[in-house]
This record gives sequence, C-alpha cells and structure tokens, in this order.
Amino acid sequence: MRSMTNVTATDAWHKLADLKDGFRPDLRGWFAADPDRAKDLTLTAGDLHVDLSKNLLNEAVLGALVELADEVGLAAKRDAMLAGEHINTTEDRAVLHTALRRPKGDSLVVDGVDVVADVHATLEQVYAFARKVRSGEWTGVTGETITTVVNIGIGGSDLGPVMVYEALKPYADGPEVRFVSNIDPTDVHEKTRDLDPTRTLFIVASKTFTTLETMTNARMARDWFLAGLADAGVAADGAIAKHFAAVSTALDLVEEFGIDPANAFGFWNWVGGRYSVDSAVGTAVVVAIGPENFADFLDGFHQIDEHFASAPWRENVPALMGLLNVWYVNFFKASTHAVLPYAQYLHRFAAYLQQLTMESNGKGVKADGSPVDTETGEVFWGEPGTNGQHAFYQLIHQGTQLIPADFIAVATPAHPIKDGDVDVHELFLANFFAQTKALAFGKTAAEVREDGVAEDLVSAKVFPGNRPTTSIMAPALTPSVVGQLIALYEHITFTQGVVWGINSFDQWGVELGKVLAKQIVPAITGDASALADQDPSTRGLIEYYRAHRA
Ligand SMILES: O=P(O)(O)OC[C@H]1O[C@](O)(CO)[C@@H](O)[C@@H]1O
Repeated sequence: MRSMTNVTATDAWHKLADLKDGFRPDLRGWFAADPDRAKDLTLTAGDLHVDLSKNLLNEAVLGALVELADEVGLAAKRDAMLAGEHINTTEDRAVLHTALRRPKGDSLVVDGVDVVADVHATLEQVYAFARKVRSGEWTGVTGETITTVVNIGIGGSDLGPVMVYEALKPYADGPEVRFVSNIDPTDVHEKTRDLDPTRTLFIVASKTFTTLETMTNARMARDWFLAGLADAGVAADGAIAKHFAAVSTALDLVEEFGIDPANAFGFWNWVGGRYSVDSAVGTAVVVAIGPENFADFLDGFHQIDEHFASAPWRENVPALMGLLNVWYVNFFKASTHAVLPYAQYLHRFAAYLQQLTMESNGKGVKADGSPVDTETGEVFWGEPGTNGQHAFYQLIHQGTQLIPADFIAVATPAHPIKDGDVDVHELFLANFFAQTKALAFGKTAAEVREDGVAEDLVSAKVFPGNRPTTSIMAPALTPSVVGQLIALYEHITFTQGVVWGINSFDQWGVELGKVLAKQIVPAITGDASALADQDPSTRGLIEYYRAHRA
C-alpha cells in the first residue's frame, strides 16, 4: 500500500506552527483595527449564514489553512468521495451518502450501477408506505389505523431519525413516533407500556440486521405485540405483516425475522450508519413529517453538498470550519468542541453529532494502517442554550482549556410567543449574541474595577475573552435547514479526516466490546469456568452482580 503523506511535514503545517509560535489572540484589537472583519469572515452556504469572525484567525492563518487543504489534496479526496471511489479502504467500500440526496434524474454510475436511480426507486417505496400509514389506508390487524410508530434501532439507525424527528416536531402531523434503542429492557418497556398493539407499527432499522441491541429489542417488541393481541383475543394470523416494517441492507435477514419483504426498505453498503438518516433509515421521519417535507430535507443536504463540491476554499464553509477545527485541535491542543443550539428543537443535535464526528474521526491509525502523525478527533458535546449557560458555560468562559464552540440559531421561531410585551424569541437570541460577545471580548480587570468591584474579587470577575466561536444562523428551522446543518457537519468531519489522513468511514473501535459482551454472557448466567476465565476485576463485578441480583 502507498504510504501516506505526513501532514506535519507539509509546508502549510510548518507555516501554521510558526504562526502559532508568535500568535497573540486579540479579538478586541482585530475588530478595532479592521471594521470589515465581520463582513469579510461571514459566509453563506445554502440558507446558512456563518460568521467565522469570532475565531482565532487572521489572514495569515486563513491563508495557511487553505494551503493545507491544497497540500493534503482535499479537492481530489472530496471528488473521489463524490464519484464513488472506494475511499473506505478497510471495508473496501464507496462512501456515497451524498448520492442519497441527489435530485431525481441525476445519474451516478458506481461499480456498474446507477446509484441515484436506485435511491429514488427506494424513496418512492418509502414515500408510498408513509402515505398509506399517514392517510389511514394502512390498517392494523383489527382494521384500525396506526396511531404510534416505534422505531427500533441504535447508533446511526436511531440517533439520526430521533434527532430529526425532534428538530422537525412542528412539521410532524402524522402518527406519533417513539424510538427504542437501548438494550436496557426499560427502554422498550417505557416506550410501549401505554400503547395499544393493534394501533402500533414497529419499524426495525438496522443496516446489518444483526446488531445485538436492535435484534433483542425487535424480539421483545414482537413478544409484547403478540402477547397484547392474545390478551385482547385477537388472532395473530398475518398480524406481523401489518405491524412490522424494516429498514436494512440485509433484506434476507429481514425476511428470516418474519417481516414481509413488501414492508422492507433497503439501502446500500456505501451508506455508513451515521450517514444514513437521509436513506430509508429516515422512514419513521417520513411517516411523521410526510414525503414532501422529507424531500425538502434531502434538498437541504444537496445544497450544502453542491457548496462543498464547488466553493473555493476561502468561501467553503464546511472546509473552513473543518480546517479551523484542525487549527484548534493540533495547534491549541483543544480536545473538545461544543455545539450549542439556541433552538430547543435541536436538543438531540449534539448527541447525533457525537456519533457522526467521533465514530468518524476517533482514529489512531491512518488509512494506510500507519500511526497518525498528530492528534485526531476531538470530543464533540453540547446542550441547547440557554440551559447550558446555567450549567457548564462557566468553564468555557473562565476555565483553563480552550473550547471552540458553534452557536446555532434561527431568525423565525416556530412559536412566536410573548411574555407581556417581550418577544421571548428575542430574549432567547439576546443570550446567543451576548454569550458569543462575552466569549470573544471578555471583560478586563480595568472594566471590572470600573464596576466598583472590591480589589480582592477583581481577578475572579475577569473574563479573558479570545474564546473562539462560530455563529450559524438560518431563517427558520425548516426541513431543508435541518438537512443543511447535517450536511455541513458531515463535510466538516470529512475535511478533518482528510487532513489527518484517516479513514473517517470505518468504525472498528466498536467491535471488541461487542465480541467480549457475547463471551461474558455465560459467566454472568452461571457458567463457572467462563467466570474463572475472566480477569479479577471483571470477575469481581460479575460476582457482585450475582450476589445482589434480586
Ligand atoms: O444499523 P446497525 O447495523 O444495527 O448498526 C447500528 C450502529 O452500530 C455501529 O455499527 C456501531 O456498533 C454503528 O456504526 C451503527 O450506526
């Protein structure tokens, strides 16, 4: 295998290292010296208005980051991904989530198949299914309409659909959707306990259809469903076909489980789980918001794909945000990145991004198997503002670690509610603007003293400032904008992976735990020799469990 470029040996990397050496972040000074800074560093991608000006960058840094993109061949790698080359080398697969949102009539032939035609053929099946469930044409075993859909999946087969369902609640005029993911039986219990089985439809979503959690939950759901029918005296003949659908790349396993192949929607091994919400994995979302809104959602992704594919690096929002993340991770030793939506409907966005970014870029070897040359994947985390302000912002403002943060908000709220004369959305946005301002410009000791603060308290009340933020705004939280936000972070993640030389599309790091869990089951259930084979710590934990299990 061809050995890969060492990114730290590139000219651009040396340039960045030199720049960092003499770097004195001074957002106050930079804004004062350059009245056009905000204008020059505010970019547009689709409907997204992205202000990068409160980041720790100047023209020299920006120039070196753009050079870095060129030196690592970001354009060629992006084009290889978009063209369907097998850039996921450890699994020998194309990486084509961008094909999932290409418009009908486009064509992309990969490995001899027009993948866009396949995508639209499946979308039509999903849309037809969703229309029937939404209209009431689809009925359960007793002839009643479906009132609740339960999506059973985990990881990419859960986090995407649940995040988007929550984000687009104002558009959800179909049946209620619930999500079961955890193998903790509490999850399936809580999500089904008040449901009427005759009006419930399960969608089992699993790319592989072998995932322990999902298959266990699917079996528990089937048992719950059949027991419910028996209790109600309803015959079970043909009932599974009316109450279970599936989404998978393994349609043979779906059939083996007993789900009617007519209710099974496929996707392809070139769609990674964490990149799959825009495939049939989004079926539960389509049922909730309807095919037309889902089509707008896909169009939003496509707008950002087109931007990423064509905008010069200096104007390319995902590329610049990814390069900035590299600047912070590798030159400022930032080990985490906060994502702070000022939009309650995006309350699962950070959880979703955790899988997208950390399963993608949490790698210690490069795509050729050699060790990485520098730090990789930072921890992504976050909560909606303003809740986070009253919890962890203290550390972002005054802690000792640099935490770059993305603030996200929309201009028009879903619910324009007032508190007396006050438009509460304006109060909400005032907090967004205040926080990014405080983080950037801080408060000096002199300013603290001007407030008449006692000298012994001055240092505690100083805000150092120069804490980098990116502000992302959009007109409203529409299906298209949600698609745009997801695609933005997909391409940010890709850009970082290219710079680090890693394969952002495999996830071998989740395998060992799965194998060990299977091996440990006998030790827990009482197999003495399996217990004896465990290390002393694990054995002790299992013994504690066995002694205390009521
Ligand atoms: O859709 P599946 O095959 O059930 O996998 C669920 C999740 O499990 C993982 O493979 C990790 O174990 C994720 O990448 C994936 O999204």
